[in-house]
Amino acid sequence: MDVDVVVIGAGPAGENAAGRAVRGGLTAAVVEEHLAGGECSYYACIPSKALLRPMELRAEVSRVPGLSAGPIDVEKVLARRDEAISGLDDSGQAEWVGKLPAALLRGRGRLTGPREVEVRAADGTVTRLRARHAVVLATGSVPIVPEIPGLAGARPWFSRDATTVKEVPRRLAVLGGGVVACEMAQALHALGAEETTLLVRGGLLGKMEPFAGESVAASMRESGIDVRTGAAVARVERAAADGPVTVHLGDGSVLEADELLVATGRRAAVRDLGLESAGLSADGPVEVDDSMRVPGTDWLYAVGDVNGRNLLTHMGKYQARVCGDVIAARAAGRPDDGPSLRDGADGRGAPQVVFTDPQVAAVGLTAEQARGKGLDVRVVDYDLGAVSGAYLLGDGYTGRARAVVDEAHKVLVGVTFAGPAVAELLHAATIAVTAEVPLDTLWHAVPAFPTVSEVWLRLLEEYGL
Ligand SMILES: Cc1cc2nc3c(=O)[nH]c(=O)nc-3n(C[C@H](O)[C@H](O)[C@H](O)COP(=O)(O)OP(=O)(O)OC[C@H]3O[C@@H](n4cnc5c(N)ncnc54)[C@H](O)[C@@H]3O)c2cc1C
Ligand SMILES: NC(=O)c1ccc[n+]([C@@H]2O[C@H](COP(=O)([O-])OP(=O)(O)OC[C@H]3O[C@@H](n4cnc5c(N)ncnc54)[C@H](O)[C@@H]3O)[C@@H](O)[C@H]2O)c1
Repeated sequence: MDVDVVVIGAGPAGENAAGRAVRGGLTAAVVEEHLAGGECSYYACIPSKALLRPMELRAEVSRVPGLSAGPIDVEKVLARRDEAISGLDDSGQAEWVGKLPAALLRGRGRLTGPREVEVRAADGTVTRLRARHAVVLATGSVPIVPEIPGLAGARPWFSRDATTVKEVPRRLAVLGGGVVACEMAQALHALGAEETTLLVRGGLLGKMEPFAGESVAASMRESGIDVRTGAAVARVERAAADGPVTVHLGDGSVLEADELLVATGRRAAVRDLGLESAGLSADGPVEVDDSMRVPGTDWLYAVGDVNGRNLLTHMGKYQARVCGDVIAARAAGRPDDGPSLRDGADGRGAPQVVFTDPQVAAVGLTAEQARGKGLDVRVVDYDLGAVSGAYLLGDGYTGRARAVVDEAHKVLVGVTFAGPAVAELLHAATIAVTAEVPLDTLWHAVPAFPTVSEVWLRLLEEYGL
């Protein structure tokens, strides 16, 4: 079968790359071995946020005198999660791909040579595709399994097991201190994992401003989660198939749990993808230039988690828009270097919300990263709880905001908020950082009273405006 563009992987990045290429006048085929919609729709963003919402709302309600939240009905929460992931049925997404229109081929895709992809279906049938213009790799990522003696044989949980949980374990151990570990430890603790223990090598949310992880750790401890920083796991065992898992820690202590969730990062999904046939190393991530093309080729592109830039759905979709548009422009012989045809966002530090209690919302560089880049940095902090809008959200609202200012240009290069309901503050920060809005101009963007957004005014006043 000949087609203009072949996309391997129908996750959010792959679907959008195909969509933009078709919008640009090309034909496309999308190859998917599991579910159209990818990790995000069925096992990651959507189910995790559905599981976190009751915890968030309960915390909100508990801060407002005169209101009380009853106990969480776990069965109903799990049922809503199942509805949110369409019961792992991808017919809706498959229909969406069909309507682009693009062909959806079920099976495992593999590069076999320049512009050539082989698709092996579950029944062994092989289809060969030839791309006239481009092949886009959008295969996502898979969990990293740390080399800990006994771990593989102890049937550990990975993120999919946690997000599609049917029966919440009473005793849960979580290895890792990143986003998955923090979100799922809090969600499952709220849903019945009474004894939840977080085993963290360093601090929590280590890629963000230190106060973000510190405030999440404090909130977790207050809710009864046992947060152990500086913890090392020496060995793991599960003696009986239906028995508990035993975690032997580096300090000689032992922890017993019903399940052990391993959340120690993800790596590009490139196993058996045929990268060697394109002259590339078989290991990921698949590095790309800012048009999302693999250097040294004029036909191979990679978007989303597989290129390792920022493992976030919205960034994968952004890269996919760039990629699909660039492929269409190049195929038509149009200029391919317009401003929307290059990835200008990933390198700045992607916007991200961690849906913990408190939430963490950040964009751009941390103060340390900015200094590391040699910038003349000034850090401005403000107590979010001192903003009227935050006070009105509930008693005992605590939070913190940080702006990282590039003093040479008087613009923001990074902003971080940690506090309840800060997610929606993030896009204003993203605009300020991306558009490099001068602080003197930002001063005239007046936040409405009484909203939490007034923190923008306070940060600028604190800076000296
Ligand atoms: C628990 C969890 C929660 C998350 N929450 C958020 C969040 O709230 N917000 C956010 O922005 N990000 C979140 N993420 C990250 C987000 O899920 C990923 O960044 C996103 O799914 C990446 O999209 P993608 O299209 O690159 O890959 P994926 O979504 O992984 O899709 C890749 C697709 O390719 C298919 N595939 C792989 N190899 C082949 C092959 N050889 N042939 C055919 N098909 C193949 C797979 O079956 C899959 O459908 C979360 C991640 C996890 C683990
Ligand atoms: N809300 C969101 O935006 C969201 C939610 C979940 C996941 N994600 C994305 O998914 C990706 C994967 O998340 P993640 O939490 O698995 O990865 P991560 O990179 O955020 O965190 C990995 C954690 O594991 C620890 N770790 C690594 N190796 C270890 C080892 N051998 N022993 C002990 N600890 C070890 C690290 O120190 C770190 O704390 C991230 O890039 C994240 O951005 C995003």
